[in-house]
Amino acid sequence: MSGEVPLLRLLDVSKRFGGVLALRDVSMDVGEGELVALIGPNGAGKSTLFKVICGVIKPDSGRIYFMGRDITGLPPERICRMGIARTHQVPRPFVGMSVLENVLVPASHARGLDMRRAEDLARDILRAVGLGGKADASIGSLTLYERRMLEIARALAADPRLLLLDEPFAGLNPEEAEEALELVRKLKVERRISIIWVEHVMGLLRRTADRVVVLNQGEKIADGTFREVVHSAQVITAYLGEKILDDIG
Ligand SMILES: Nc1ncnc2c1ncn2[C@@H]1O[C@H](COP(=O)(O)OP(=O)(O)OP(=O)(O)O)[C@@H](O)[C@H]1O
Repeated sequence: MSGEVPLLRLLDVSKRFGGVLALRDVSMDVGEGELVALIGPNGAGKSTLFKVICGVIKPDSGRIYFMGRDITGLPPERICRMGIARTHQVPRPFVGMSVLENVLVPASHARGLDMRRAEDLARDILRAVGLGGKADASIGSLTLYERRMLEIARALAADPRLLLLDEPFAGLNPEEAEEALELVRKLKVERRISIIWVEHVMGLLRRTADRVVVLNQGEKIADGTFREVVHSAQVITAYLGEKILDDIG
């Protein structure tokens, strides 16, 4: 990315919670159309990183740039309207609403569309994630797979340029995960969305991620292709161990 402005740039971002340094001078770039896997053991700072990017928490120091603009400390709604959306580990649908309404609300809110255009868009997004036939279904009737797809649909409704996926496949069986992965790949290519993806199923991400960033105790300890990261002795001893080597093969 030499010379060009990355879609997202973090510069020396730190965040402390009491005695815990959740992020320690983290710098990283995400380019246009890139899929970056974010990995690290429990408590490494992955969720905190998502929160500071989305504006849910403010970093103590460091700057965050999106499309060349400094977004550090901006309120989450503003950051969302600028084009950053996220999914949550535990899907957060509006349970009293239908599947369609769940996508319609963020579509009209984030994009400022009237209801008719928001509905067209919401139906289009539901088709794109394979929920076209479920528009009128209640949230309670959805399978886990469908709930996870709805969570992605709700994030897409805001028309993001950057999508933050927090373990979007947790609890899915291998066939479902494979299907969901295909869908995310398609979204990335067809909608030209950049993605940061927190995931523990490394085998899946190996084939999909352009780059891997590894956090450990709030610190970025590796940033490169899967092969480069796996061969980093520091990463192997700090976190990845035998298991990831087996997974990556
Ligand atoms: N609101 C908070 N108040 C106090 N400490 C926090 C808060 N949020 C996170 N932490 C601490 O900051 C560190 C990083 O947590 P974070 O949730 O970002 O890690 P993570 O990599 O997402 O972990 P996991 O894989 O378990 O979700 C942990 O030590 C955690 O206990």
